[in-house]
Amino acid sequence: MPSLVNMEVELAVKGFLIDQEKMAEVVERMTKELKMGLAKDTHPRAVIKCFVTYVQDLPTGKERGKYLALDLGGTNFRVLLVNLVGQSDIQITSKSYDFPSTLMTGTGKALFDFLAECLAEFCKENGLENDNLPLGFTFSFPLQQQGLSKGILVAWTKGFNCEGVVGKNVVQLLQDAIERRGDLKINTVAVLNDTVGTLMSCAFNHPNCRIGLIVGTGSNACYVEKTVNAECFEGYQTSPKPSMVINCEWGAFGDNGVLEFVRTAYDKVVDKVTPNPGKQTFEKCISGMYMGELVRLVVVEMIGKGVMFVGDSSQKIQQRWSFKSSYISDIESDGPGEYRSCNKVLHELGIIGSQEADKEALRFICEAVSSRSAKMCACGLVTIINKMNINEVVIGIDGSVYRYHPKYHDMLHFHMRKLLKPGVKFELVVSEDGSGRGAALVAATAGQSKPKM
Ligand SMILES: Nc1ncnc2c1ncn2[C@@H]1O[C@H](COP(=O)(O)OP(=O)(O)OP(=O)(O)O)[C@@H](O)[C@H]1O
Repeated sequence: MPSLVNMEVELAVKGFLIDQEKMAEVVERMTKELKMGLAKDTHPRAVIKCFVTYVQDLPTGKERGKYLALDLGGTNFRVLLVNLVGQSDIQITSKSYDFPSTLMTGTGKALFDFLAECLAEFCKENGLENDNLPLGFTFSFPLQQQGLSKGILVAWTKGFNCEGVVGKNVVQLLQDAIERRGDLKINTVAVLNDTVGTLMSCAFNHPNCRIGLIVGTGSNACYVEKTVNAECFEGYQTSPKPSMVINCEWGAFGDNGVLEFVRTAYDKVVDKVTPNPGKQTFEKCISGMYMGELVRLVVVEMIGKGVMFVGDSSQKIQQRWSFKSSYISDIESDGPGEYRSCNKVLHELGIIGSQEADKEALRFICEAVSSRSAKMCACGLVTIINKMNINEVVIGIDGSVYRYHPKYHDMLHFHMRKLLKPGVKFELVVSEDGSGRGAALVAATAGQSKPKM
């Protein structure tokens, strides 16, 4: 442990330092919950829902054509036109729209009218109003799907809470909003989670890809299961297709209390100030929406105890959510004994005149939170790989935490290696634009009937 770090700080972050034994216990508990989600009789009371996605075909690399995609599910909202020209030639035109935060907690009607308005604007700008292109809707919230283009919202997550949407088919709500406008011809052929888009996008170039993972605003994973095990799919015993992509919705793992042995007091404080207290327990230990706030809570406690930033009167860090998760990546990207990025972060927070010991302590806290996140993710992936009982797999990954944290990939790899049976080969691959080209690929494979996996 770094000598410059105060004992109080070491004590405060102790709860984030999960050992191998605890990780193995997380895998064991998660395996049980995952199986409960898959099985028909236990599904209704399972916390990891393992939703059937109705995606049964992975891409072959031969899909072609033009598709529209909508991407809603985190910090950005995007409309995309995806032209699958060739396996190494995918042309994407996209536009991100400023998403007023008031829409996140307003009415469902206002939300879907906004999506339709952006879609209409995009189609007009690109001359697509009358093309009736197939659209893949990446909607990254827990959906109980009843078909490829029918998904009932189970609950809002990641700070969203729009009235009148839970329990409804979101494709219908989108289609209604499009019809209210009357100026567009759109054919929504698929609704999917971003994990599925990530899997599809990666599988287009990596035929061995069987898992899609997101570590962004939220965290979730999907994987390719044998259709006969997807008991909640009405055709699980009769389907001619051998595989079914399962959207785990693993963020809810722990909502029944089974993760209390690894949660810290800080996790409980963060949970209380979210719009969904008691929900998404696993996600709140992992994802970008919460990591920064966890670091901030430890720092504020240390300031209160007079162990960090003594004499500094900056108030910004006292404000909820003021410590961005991207700061963690910045701070951990400095080399040993170097504080260039850390100084920038401190400057942004208005903290001046800090000591080297403060910066070391801050880095130590960031490392504790980010390594806990990577460890929990490793536990989740190992649970899935064990369940699949395969010896070789590619995992397609997206999300800013995975992409931009300087050590996340290495930490994830390291802990997976330690937890997996010897001999199991795996590769962690950044998946490009799952929500866009992945959505187009789901839309494309939806139009085909031959089994492809
Ligand atoms: N450099 C970074 N390092 C770590 N976290 C980051 C970084 N940049 C952004 N984040 C965090 O990542 C989250 C955004 O993730 P991402 O860009 O993958 O978008 P998203 O599509 O909204 O996520 P999701 O797919 O979970 O809905 C935010 O919570 C943000 O705090």
